[in-house]
Amino acid sequence: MLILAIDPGSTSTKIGVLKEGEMIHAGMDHDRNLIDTFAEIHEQEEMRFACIMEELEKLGLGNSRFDAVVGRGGLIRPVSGGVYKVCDTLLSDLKTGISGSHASNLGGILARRFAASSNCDAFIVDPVVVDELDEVARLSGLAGIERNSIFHALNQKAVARRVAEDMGGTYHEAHLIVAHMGGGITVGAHKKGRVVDVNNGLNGDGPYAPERSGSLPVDGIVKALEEGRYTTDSLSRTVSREGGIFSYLGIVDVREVERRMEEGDSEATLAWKGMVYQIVKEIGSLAAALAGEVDAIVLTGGMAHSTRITEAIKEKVSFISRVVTVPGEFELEALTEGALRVLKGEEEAKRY
Ligand SMILES: Nc1ncnc2c1ncn2[C@@H]1O[C@H](COP(=O)(O)OP(=O)(O)OP(=O)(O)O)[C@@H](O)[C@H]1O
Ligand SMILES: CCCC(=O)O
Repeated sequence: MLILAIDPGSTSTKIGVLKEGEMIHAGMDHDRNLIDTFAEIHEQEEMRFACIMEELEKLGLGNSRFDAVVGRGGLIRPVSGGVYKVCDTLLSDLKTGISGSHASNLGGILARRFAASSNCDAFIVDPVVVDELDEVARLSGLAGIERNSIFHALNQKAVARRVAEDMGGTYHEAHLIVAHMGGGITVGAHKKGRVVDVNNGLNGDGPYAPERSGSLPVDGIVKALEEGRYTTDSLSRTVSREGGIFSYLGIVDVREVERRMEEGDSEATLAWKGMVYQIVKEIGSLAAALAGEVDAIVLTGGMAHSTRITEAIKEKVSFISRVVTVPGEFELEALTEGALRVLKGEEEAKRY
């Protein structure tokens, strides 16, 4: 079996090729300034396509015929977790950004394009709109405005499965709190295989992150709009791309933040502490939502490589449960594993 997995991030395109049971990783980072030249995410398709072709050629796989191509799924309509075939409707929803703009919208678009040349199926797995929220978690506090589920579903579920199995159980029995800490931060309550509550990491909900604002006081937003400091468009962009650490320090790389802290930079220290404080509060609130029944708290994503961060979080939340760190992400593995389950007939691809 030869499976291509495509994982477009905000500033990177990662690919994985599953070849005779072995996973090959490749990909590249894109300059933030280059990404900023594209007004819409779907306009990056050609640039990302060329990058993937280049990577495949470097691996000697430029002319390969794949058995399946699978991409990280984006902001389509809310769905339950699983593997979905990229049908025409799904493709069109990714292209128009029916639920908004996110780099992962390109995953299914590019998967379909590569699948066409191999004459095989294209899939997405656990897209960012996986919605398994409990009814009560949907209430925002204002009729007509609902909380919604937009999070790192692919990595959160992949890591949660691994941790549950490592603890000798299954994902469908476990109660876990998973904090994915990357460019965005989402913290989910996984209750017996369902993510019953999670912050919408993209649109102003939850802890602030390297480039996202997280929850904001409503009166501050109203005032900023009234004073013309933002338009609705520029506010949406700021909240999702230029909020959080970036808004305080003008950088998004947490390694650089920590380097500045070591030099005694008090602004960097405060911005870092504020982020950790908000992550800890989010974990605590989900522990209460799970009535304290938490088998483990899992810290994952790029920032989980920082022991300074993971230790600071552990110090505050260890009273709730054991803390397991799984640095980085397993999105490419989760994508190929999903496609493989379908190809082997172990799981049926869902219809969108
Ligand atoms: N060793 C490290 N120490 C501290 N921070 C790190 C380390 N390695 C990566 N990071 C930080 O992790 C963040 C990126 O994480 P990740 O790679 O998960 O993000 P992404 O894939 O771009 O976005 P997302 O995970 O939100 O989809 C950056 O802020 C980066 O500085
Ligand atoms: C995956 C949705 C949240 C984010 O990108 O931060």
